[in-house]
Amino acid sequence: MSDTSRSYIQELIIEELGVAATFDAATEIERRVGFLVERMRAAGSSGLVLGISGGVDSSTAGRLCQLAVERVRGEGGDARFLAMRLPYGRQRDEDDAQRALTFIEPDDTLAVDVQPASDAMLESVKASGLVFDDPGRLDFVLGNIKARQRMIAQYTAGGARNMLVVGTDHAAEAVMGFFTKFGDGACDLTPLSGLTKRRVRALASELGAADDLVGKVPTADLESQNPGLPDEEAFGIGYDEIDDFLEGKPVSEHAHETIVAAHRRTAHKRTVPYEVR
Ligand SMILES: Nc1ncnc2c1ncn2[C@@H]1O[C@H](COP(=O)(O)OP(=O)(O)OC[C@H]2O[C@@H]([n+]3cccc(C(=O)O)c3)[C@H](O)[C@@H]2O)[C@@H](O)[C@H]1O
Ligand SMILES: Nc1ncnc2c1ncn2[C@@H]1O[C@H](COP(=O)(O)OP(=O)(O)OP(=O)(O)O)[C@@H](O)[C@H]1O
Ligand SMILES: [Mg+2]
Repeated sequence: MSDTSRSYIQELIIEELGVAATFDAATEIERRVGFLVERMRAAGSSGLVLGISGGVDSSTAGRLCQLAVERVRGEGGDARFLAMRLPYGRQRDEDDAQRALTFIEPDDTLAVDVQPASDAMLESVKASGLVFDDPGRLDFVLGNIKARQRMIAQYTAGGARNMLVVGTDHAAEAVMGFFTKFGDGACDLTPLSGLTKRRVRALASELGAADDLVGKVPTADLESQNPGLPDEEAFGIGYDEIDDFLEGKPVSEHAHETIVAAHRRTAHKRTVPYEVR
């Protein structure tokens, strides 16, 4: 592929995902808190709900949510933020999740273990006669069940309290399609959309998160057989290269091909569901 075609594809993706040419962390915090306030008002909702894993994405989005509900209350309204711990059994890095909660200072916290429901669904499907020949495949599918059970838990709490469900999708995950369709990809509002991973970290830092939280190694942590598998190992390239690509900078041919292939392969997740025309 020629250099011109490569940059053209890069520009199309940057535009599709809404990555801005310039970035200022304080301005983005203000804009995104304002967005959450506006969406709560428009929906007539009583607040926001979000799962907090201990990773930098949910720490950042969680703090934005807390600031947004405090702004609504400061202006005479009534809104609360519900942070949900949603471990699958005992979480390996529970300490980080607790530190994230200390940073966010949410109004309310609930902890729901998603393991019983996740395991029960897998067992029921297996009992129907579905056979998994490959244990690796079974573990991967169970990982996506965990993400979907987290979605159900958040919508259950949101439904009970008239709250909107917040998602943590941003441009670096969106371009790679690195989320579970109708799992963590299912939500009402995405206050981090359009951000690269380093810009999410810049927001976290500007919001006052500790360095270890800001710099925490990203992991979906869904596979029991590969606990804490870094996203970058799953991608085969680094977030720095993905971020450079999304910020319009030159990247290696390997990185370019990997990103464009992932973007194409996962197009169905960013436009769901496909409709007959
Ligand atoms: N071309 C197409 N047109 C329409 N639909 C298509 C399709 N190809 C697959 N599909 C459907 O999509 C399904 C596959 O999508 P999906 O179920 O999402 O599954 P899949 O993309 O295979 O797996 C999810 C990936 O996202 C990662 N993840 C998940 C959650 C959180 C995070 C994180 O960063 O924290 C990362 C996870 O580690 C895994 O690598 C297929 O089973 C099929 O139903
Ligand atoms: N154990 C968990 N408890 C609560 N929520 C979770 C858990 N695991 C995942 N989630 C939810 O799913 C979202 C997607 O996970 P993802 O790993 O992309 O984000 P993160 O863990 O916040 O940050 P990072 O991508 O840097 O690991 C999280 O932001 C969070 O809202
Ligand atoms: Mg994570």
